[in-house]
Amino acid sequence: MVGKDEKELAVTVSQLVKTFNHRPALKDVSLTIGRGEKLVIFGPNGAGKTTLLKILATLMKPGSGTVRIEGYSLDQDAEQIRRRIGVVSHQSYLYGGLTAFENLEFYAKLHDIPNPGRKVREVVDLVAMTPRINDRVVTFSRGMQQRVSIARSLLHDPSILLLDEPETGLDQAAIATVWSLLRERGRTIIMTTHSLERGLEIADRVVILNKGRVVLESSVSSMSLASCRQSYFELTGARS
Ligand SMILES: Nc1ncnc2c1ncn2[C@@H]1O[C@H](COP(=O)(O)OP(=O)(O)OP(=O)(O)O)[C@@H](O)[C@H]1O
Repeated sequence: MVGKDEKELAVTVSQLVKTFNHRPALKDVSLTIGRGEKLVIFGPNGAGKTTLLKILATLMKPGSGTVRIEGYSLDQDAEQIRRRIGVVSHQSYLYGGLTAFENLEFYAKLHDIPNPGRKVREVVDLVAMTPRINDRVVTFSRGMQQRVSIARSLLHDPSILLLDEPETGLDQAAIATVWSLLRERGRTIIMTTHSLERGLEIADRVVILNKGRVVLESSVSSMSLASCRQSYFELTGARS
């Protein structure tokens, strides 16, 4: 059941804890993300960013705590949640021996998308990969594979995108293309990146994670790149 307050919220994370071999990766993380909001998560290596995104993406179970996505519980309604999220992670989930078209058609069919071929061509065009649509993925550069992964995440028109360092491998032109896609209104975005500058271009709100804890949560309107950088270095102990 979707509660009334949850209509406005895309994601509610409460007291999330995740431990690997007795080592805490997330310590009591709580966050709410409004529908259509763009939240960017910064943090040094090992801060827990990927762990948090994997849990939200239903790819990993939390140790304790709760997550609700558009009112659905991660515990009980993972299938409903998967229909609503698009995920770009460190793994491409693409089959090297298949072409871009064949890969995406496979996923489109999994999602029961009507007229899958047309939808595939549409998302491939969005990431400017049409000239290579019939080439096997194994022949693609890292950046080209990333573009196809981004296309995959958009196939089922998800209302929420979970993006773990989506700029990985992308050249400047591709970053500009993808960023303009991400800035489109309506979609909720939760993204991690190591680039404070690029993150701030998209974010409505930023979170800094350090050692598994949220150490800063701030709206972007009250934050310049310089102040974000200063807070980041002060709060994480990272060197500039
Ligand atoms: N599958 C796993 N098994 C054991 N430890 C893990 C596993 N996944 C993550 N960790 C540990 O959890 C902590 C958080 O890792 P995580 O990958 O979430 O960090 P991150 O903020 O995404 O880092 P990066 O910026 O390097 O991608 C790290 O100490 C990491 O070693």
